[in-house]
Amino acid sequence: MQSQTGQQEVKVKGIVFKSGSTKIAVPITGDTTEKIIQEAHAAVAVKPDVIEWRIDFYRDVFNPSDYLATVNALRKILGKIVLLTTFRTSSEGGHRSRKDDQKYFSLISRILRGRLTDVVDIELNRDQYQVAHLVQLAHDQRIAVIMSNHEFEQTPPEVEIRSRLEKMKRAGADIAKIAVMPQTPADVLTLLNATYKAHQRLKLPLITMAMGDLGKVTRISGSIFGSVLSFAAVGNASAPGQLSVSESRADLESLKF
Ligand SMILES: O=C1C[C@@](O)(C(=O)O)C[C@@H](O)[C@@H]1O
Repeated sequence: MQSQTGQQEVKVKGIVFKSGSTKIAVPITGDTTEKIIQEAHAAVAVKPDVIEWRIDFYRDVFNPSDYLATVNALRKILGKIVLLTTFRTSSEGGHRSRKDDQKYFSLISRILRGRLTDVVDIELNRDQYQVAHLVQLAHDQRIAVIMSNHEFEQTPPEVEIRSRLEKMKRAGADIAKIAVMPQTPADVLTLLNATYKAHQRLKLPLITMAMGDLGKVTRISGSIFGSVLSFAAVGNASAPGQLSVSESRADLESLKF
């Protein structure tokens, strides 16, 4: 990572995350090492900027030696592609419940101490003391932090979305991310308005999206409203509304100005 918290751009392994050039991330959601490796090969073939390893799907995530073997194999396949490591809890649309919280914190600490990732996802709505500890640890290790929040049922009001993004900045995020579920086209506009205003005021790279089919436009309009990364699928989507990598790339390019 080549920037301090609170900067307008973040550079990781030569990839610059900044508004105006939305990058593409492909999630990997395999539950076994074999499937993870297969998905990694398929993902690398489409040349994304980032590969997100969704470790909440990985069966042996809490076994240190299995984890190490898998992450080492993965990193060899990824080469220069940025590795984002994400453990998504079930309350935010992931596969592990909060009863694993303590294990989660020691797992992420171990990943950070071992420098086993380039970027880490940390959920905003976790124990604030632990979150602060993980952010500090990540920064000591020069690992960039994406702080995240997900609303799988609804779209909060614009002021609420902006206030959560601000809270992430205060908590030390290098990049602030929010995903919401729109029920109406007006919800999509709410997300885009919040993104644009936060982008103007916060001076921090943002990742935002409205999920589902209704929200697809938000995954390709990042260069207009200020979202720096779009998640796109190769095979299994990790969230509703994700486009394929080729669709995302073509659409992002055609909307660039
Ligand atoms: O936070 C996000 C965004 C996401 O939920 C999406 O809507 O594309 C997909 C997740 O894998 C990722 O961690």
